[in-house]
Amino acid sequence: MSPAMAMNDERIDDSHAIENEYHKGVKHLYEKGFLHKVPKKYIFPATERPTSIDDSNVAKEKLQLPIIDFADLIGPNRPQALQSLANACEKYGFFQLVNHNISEDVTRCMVDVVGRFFDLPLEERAKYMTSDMRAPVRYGTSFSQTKDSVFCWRDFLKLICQPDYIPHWPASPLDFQEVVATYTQETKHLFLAIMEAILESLGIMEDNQEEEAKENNDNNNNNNIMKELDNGSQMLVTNFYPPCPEPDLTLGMHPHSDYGFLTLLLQDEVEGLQIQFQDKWLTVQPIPNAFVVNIGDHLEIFSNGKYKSVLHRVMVNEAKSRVSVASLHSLPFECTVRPSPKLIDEENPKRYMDTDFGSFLAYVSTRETKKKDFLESRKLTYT
Ligand SMILES: O=C(O)CCC(=O)C(=O)O
Ligand SMILES: [Fe+2]
Repeated sequence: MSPAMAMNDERIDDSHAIENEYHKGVKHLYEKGFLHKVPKKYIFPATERPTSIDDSNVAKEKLQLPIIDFADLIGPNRPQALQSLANACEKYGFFQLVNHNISEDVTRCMVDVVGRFFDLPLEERAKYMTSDMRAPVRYGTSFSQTKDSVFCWRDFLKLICQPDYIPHWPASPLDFQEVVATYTQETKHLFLAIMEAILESLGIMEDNQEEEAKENNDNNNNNNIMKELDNGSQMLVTNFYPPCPEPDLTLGMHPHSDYGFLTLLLQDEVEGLQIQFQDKWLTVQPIPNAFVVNIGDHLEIFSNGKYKSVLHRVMVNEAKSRVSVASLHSLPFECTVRPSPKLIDEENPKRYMDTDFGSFLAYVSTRETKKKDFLESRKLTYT
């Protein structure tokens, strides 16, 4: 074997020069031509790989997620649509939303501008690298380039979306702030409409006015929830997954649940998202111009466990890069999330402790978060 071939065949490990380059992101390594093989830093333990040795937990079939037609939700078919919504939230924790009234122009421009941001030279992107979880803009790789022992095959840019943060967002590409501001406003609007339907499906909104009269002293009761969500937090997570030479060895994102009430996920045409359903990993097939919507930890808590925040992960592939944009919505950062009193009774005792963003951020900044460990830590058990 020639020395060149031997070099090519070698798995790049932590003793090589690129050890200092990992934190710069996987796109950077890809562009430098370092990635003929997956470096050891990115190799998942055998049992956590996409096609793990225990192959029985990887379903071969694709998953047709429940499809909710937004036009039905806001039209005369609302009662049936609410029923389908409730089933999707209880059984899958996920659904695809079609006919959502956000124009294809807005979604296309969003995916496009995110792609162009990741195409900027590394120095430009690296201006936003920080390990400060509360920074209004955070660029990075894996989940945390300072804490993760095994890296995920993913670079990200996270943006806090309260309007006064817009000037902190990247000003390059030139249209970035404008396109993202339009996108975040429209997704916020859509989020609120879906939440109204979800509250109705949980039986919470019907006697709203009566409740308001009764409980207007309590600033965290149900009838205020829409007001709080209206003033609530929104975080945009944009993800870039470069092609991967050995996609069976690593993941774009390890299994996790999202923290907020709902996530609205926009993805390009490349599949990669998998959700856990009946103990199997099922691949979600992208539907053009649909949103994949999923329940987050805060809504699982608020619904007292009725609606499920489901584990999901991302596969990478050899041929194509992939872009996705997740919009995470919740209460204002300083608010407490607790099970709705309307969903607690003798048969259904309170299942979760009250929780807030402060403790969530403290939790995730002190450890490598995987699976649903934050949510698990909030569960109440009764003997
Ligand atoms: O890229 C995807 O399909 C999923 C992204 C995701 O789960 C997230 O950003 O939380
Ligand atoms: Fe997620």
